[in-house]
Amino acid sequence: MAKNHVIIFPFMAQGHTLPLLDLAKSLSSHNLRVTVVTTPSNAKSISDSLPPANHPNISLAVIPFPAISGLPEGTENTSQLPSMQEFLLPFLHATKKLQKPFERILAAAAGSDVDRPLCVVSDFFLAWTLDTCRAFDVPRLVFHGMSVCAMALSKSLWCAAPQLVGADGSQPLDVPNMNLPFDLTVGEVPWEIMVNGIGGPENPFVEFMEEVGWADVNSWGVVVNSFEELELSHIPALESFYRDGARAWCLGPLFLCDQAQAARDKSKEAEGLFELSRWLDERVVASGSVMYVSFGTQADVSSAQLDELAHGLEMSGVPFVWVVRAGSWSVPEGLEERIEGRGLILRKWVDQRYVLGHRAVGGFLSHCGWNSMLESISTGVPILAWPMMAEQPFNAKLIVEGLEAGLRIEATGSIDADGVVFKREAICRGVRELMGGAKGRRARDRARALGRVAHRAVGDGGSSRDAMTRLISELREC
Ligand SMILES: O=c1ccn([C@@H]2O[C@H](COP(=O)(O)OP(=O)(O)O[C@H]3O[C@H](CO)[C@@H](O)[C@H](O)[C@H]3O)[C@@H](O)[C@H]2O)c(=O)[nH]1
Repeated sequence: MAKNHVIIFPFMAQGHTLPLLDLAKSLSSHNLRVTVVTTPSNAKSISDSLPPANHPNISLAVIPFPAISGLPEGTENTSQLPSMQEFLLPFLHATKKLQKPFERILAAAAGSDVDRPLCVVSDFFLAWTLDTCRAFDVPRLVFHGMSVCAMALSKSLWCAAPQLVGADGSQPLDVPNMNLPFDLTVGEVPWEIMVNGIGGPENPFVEFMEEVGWADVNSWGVVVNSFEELELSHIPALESFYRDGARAWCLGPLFLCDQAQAARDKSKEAEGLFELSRWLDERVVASGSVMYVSFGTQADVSSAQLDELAHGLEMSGVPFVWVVRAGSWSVPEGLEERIEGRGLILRKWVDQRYVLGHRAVGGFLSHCGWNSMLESISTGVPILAWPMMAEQPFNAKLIVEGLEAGLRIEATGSIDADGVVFKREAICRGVRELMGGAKGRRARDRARALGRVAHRAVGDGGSSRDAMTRLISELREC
């Protein structure tokens, strides 16, 4: 009997979970049944974005999140961590305790004639899922959420980090096997990679990442939320890290894979979007005149930097929608009145894809998380890049220098004592250039061209659609 069941296990962080829910929808549109494994407090938002009436092929398996010392009680998602720096590692360790209940789910499915899984797709942080999959002879596909380029580069530089410690920051980097579309210096390698040199093998974060890395490269394959036309030249470099000929499967942009279904899901959310959509509609004097500002779900930005940003946006004179996460920050006095009718500051979750797809929106000031990059170029919106952590500096370089679909804010030097990297004047200049300057116009044209390619990739005969068909058939044969 043909295997028709896929088990997906996302890591509990929105930036990691959302693309895997899109993968679930895409698999379901290929007539596969999907089980998404999650924990109680994450289950609500997952089932809200996969309304059962619209997604009868997708179900949830809910397992309890372990209570461990060192983590605030009730924490089940990284968005609930008071500080990523302090609590991410204990959170990552807590997820290892999900192994036993996951084993029970896999045992039940693997022992059944109708439910035997074609594969498990699990986040790279959930390294221990590889052992469980091997125990039940089910292929594990790993998912990172990053681009092919950033993944290959991160793996290469992780190995090189011990030799880079102490090197001059301005030293150019030559990355073996990669034909990078941008220049890179030692000083631009993110801390999350350099820690492998600075911290040494005994550092607890390095130890954890080594475990994750081993399980990653020993997986059956890697699912990538990207499309071949964007990253074909980096695929061999990425695949060279994997064992036994494991392949990288570019199946994205995953959120575009089931547009008809997305539109039906959206109608459910329409009430929540009513205010925002009215505000945006009123701003369509000239299409593409509004700047959207958001820094994803993880970044911690200092209050002083948020003040600079608020003043920079005000000074620019450009209409904007800004989604702010920092609960403790207050808008500088009098600013909200001064920007009334021109700037909208929101302190809640908004559907970013909806905002980027609205014709009033013409630019995105972003931290360069990979989901945001894909969503922006897929909707033809150019990016003003403000990378903050993890692989975001690589994404910024790829988008700005490699693909020329964005611009950068001029850095005024290093971070000051208040955590300010960008001053209001530089932010204002960047916003004005992206929204009205010649460089901004060129970036917009490039973003629109890339958006057309992204849509073709997931359409009939497109590279991502074909890759999905091949992946399913190869999994059925193994
Ligand atoms: O109010 C909000 C805030 C976020 N989003 C969505 O949340 C996701 C955010 O993802 P991303 O832009 O990738 O940012 P992060 O949440 O910061 O992502 C983490 O995960 C990414 C994928 O691995 C990495 O590229 C980043 O560096 C890492 O910080 C996107 O789909 C957004 O559309 C909303 O819809 N509404």
